[in-house]
Amino acid sequence: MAGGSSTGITNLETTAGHKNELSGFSLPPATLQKLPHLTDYLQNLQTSTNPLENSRFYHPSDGFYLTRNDVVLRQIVFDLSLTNVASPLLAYHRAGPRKEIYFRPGGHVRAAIVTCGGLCPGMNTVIRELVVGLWELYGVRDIFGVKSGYRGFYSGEAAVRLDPKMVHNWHRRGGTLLETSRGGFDLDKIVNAIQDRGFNQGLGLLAPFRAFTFRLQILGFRFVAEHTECLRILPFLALTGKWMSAYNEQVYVIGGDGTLRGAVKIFNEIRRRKLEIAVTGIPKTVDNDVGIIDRSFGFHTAVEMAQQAISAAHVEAESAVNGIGLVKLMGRSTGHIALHATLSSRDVDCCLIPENNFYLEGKGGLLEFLEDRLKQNGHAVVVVAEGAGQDIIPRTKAQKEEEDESGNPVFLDVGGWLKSELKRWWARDHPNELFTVKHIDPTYMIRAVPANATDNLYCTLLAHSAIHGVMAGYTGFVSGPINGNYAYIPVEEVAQVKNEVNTKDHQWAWVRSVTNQPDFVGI
Ligand SMILES: Nc1ncnc2c1ncn2[C@@H]1O[C@H](COP(=O)(O)OP(=O)(O)O)[C@@H](O)[C@H]1O
Ligand SMILES: O=P(O)(O)OC[C@H]1O[C@](O)(COP(=O)(O)O)[C@@H](O)[C@@H]1O
Ligand SMILES: [Mg+2]
Repeated sequence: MAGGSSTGITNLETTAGHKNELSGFSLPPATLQKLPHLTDYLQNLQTSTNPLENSRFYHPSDGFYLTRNDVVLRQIVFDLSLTNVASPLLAYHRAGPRKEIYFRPGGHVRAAIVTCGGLCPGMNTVIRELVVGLWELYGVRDIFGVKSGYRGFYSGEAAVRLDPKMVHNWHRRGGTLLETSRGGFDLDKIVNAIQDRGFNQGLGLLAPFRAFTFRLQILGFRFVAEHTECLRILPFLALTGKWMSAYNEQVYVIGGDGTLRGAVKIFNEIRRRKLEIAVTGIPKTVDNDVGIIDRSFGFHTAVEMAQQAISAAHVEAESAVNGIGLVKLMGRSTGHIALHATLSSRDVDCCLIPENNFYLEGKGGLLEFLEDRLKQNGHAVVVVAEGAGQDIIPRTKAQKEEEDESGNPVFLDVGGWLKSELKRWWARDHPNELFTVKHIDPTYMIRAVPANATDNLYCTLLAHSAIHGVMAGYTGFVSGPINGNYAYIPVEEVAQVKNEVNTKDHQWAWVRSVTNQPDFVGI
């Protein structure tokens, strides 16, 4: 061995004179991020042994169960020349099965699954795996799909009872078979429905009856409070309360940044009401704009689909005299899809994303660049994320303020605008030369497809992580990979952090070196 100790890397010398630098470098202690748990606000909860212990098919070996000592570090990249790493390191609980669980397996658990926001490849896979995992691993038999997003909790549309047979081939289908929607978030109505109508009470024919008794109970308590002579009915009220809470509920919310902000509110309200209901979020966004986790499911599938549009744009551009292929890709406020599609395709001459402003005219502008490319190659391909260029597209005040039902900004069509600007420019500067712009806008095609193999596997691991965490009594959390390891992260934290393209990092530098596009700093 080249001059090192046999016990570790600290004394390792690679070649003479090149001492390793780790000796002067020490990591600060890590802080373990607190994860909300049902026992934070409910006492005397009963626990039981994980039913996997007695599984007919699987025998847990040593190390199978995770404990509070198993953590995942958020930061794993350091500059060894710095002797002090400024911020404290953050650690999160590792996702996986716990030996002790807080939901009695079998007939006492009732789970609700809901999908919100825009579509994303893999949503049906997550639903499927939640159903199959709850059923097979933990014996849960009361699993319900809430229809059409958050509004489905109170809209009157009955939740669908789900079982493994019903969902067995859902992973092969795009979209969400539970349906989704934007808007419709009404905290009280949602939590009331969870508490007294939908999922933590008797079902089928009993459901309306239980809802009725719950309302009677509330009315009863009010009445007793006002008429003290009726105190003798208190035991009856208490008894119905106990009967009603015989089921414990789990709520699985599949959605993006907006949905997770809603999940934070639901969790806080459930905690305020001291309900034995666990809430967990499964981050979904085709844009990959949810922070902290490595990436969101369906993102790779979408990038793969985007390749087809880029290839078509390239063929069209190549086959024309002075041809420009213009592809508009999804990415409301982040350019991850455009960036990854550009890096993987190599046919792209210029990638425009919301995080990097651009301009058309003058030195260092897009038109000057395209003029050069057309001179050199006879064609060019431009990829633009839908949220790019919004500041330079002329628009009315009303257009500026437009929002969708969830409060997301509604953008003007940057693809259509760019196409007409390019045509205007060419007609002005080269009136006698042929020119073609082929604008391809695959929009929903990149997200309305089933997940590819990698994303399907990812969805499965996510769903199982969520189930294990909830069964262990955790609540108000999100599951997701951090540096390749699945972890539990407080939903509040995830809801606050947006994952934007860092235009100062190497990835963006690669885009620049692959395309040689301008940096638009002259702006
Ligand atoms: N700040 C918020 N508080 C509560 N609910 C929200 C919030 N933002 C969005 N929502 C709700 O979350 C759901 C999905 O949000 P949306 O932004 O459309 O999609 P996504 O979750 O994919 O980002 C909608 O029902 C919306 O009303
Ligand atoms: O489905 P809609 O309402 O047309 O919205 C389209 C938007 O949804 C997205 O696909 C994803 O948005 P969310 O993940 O936030 O739902 C964006 O890329 C796009 O701007
Ligand atoms: Mg969103």
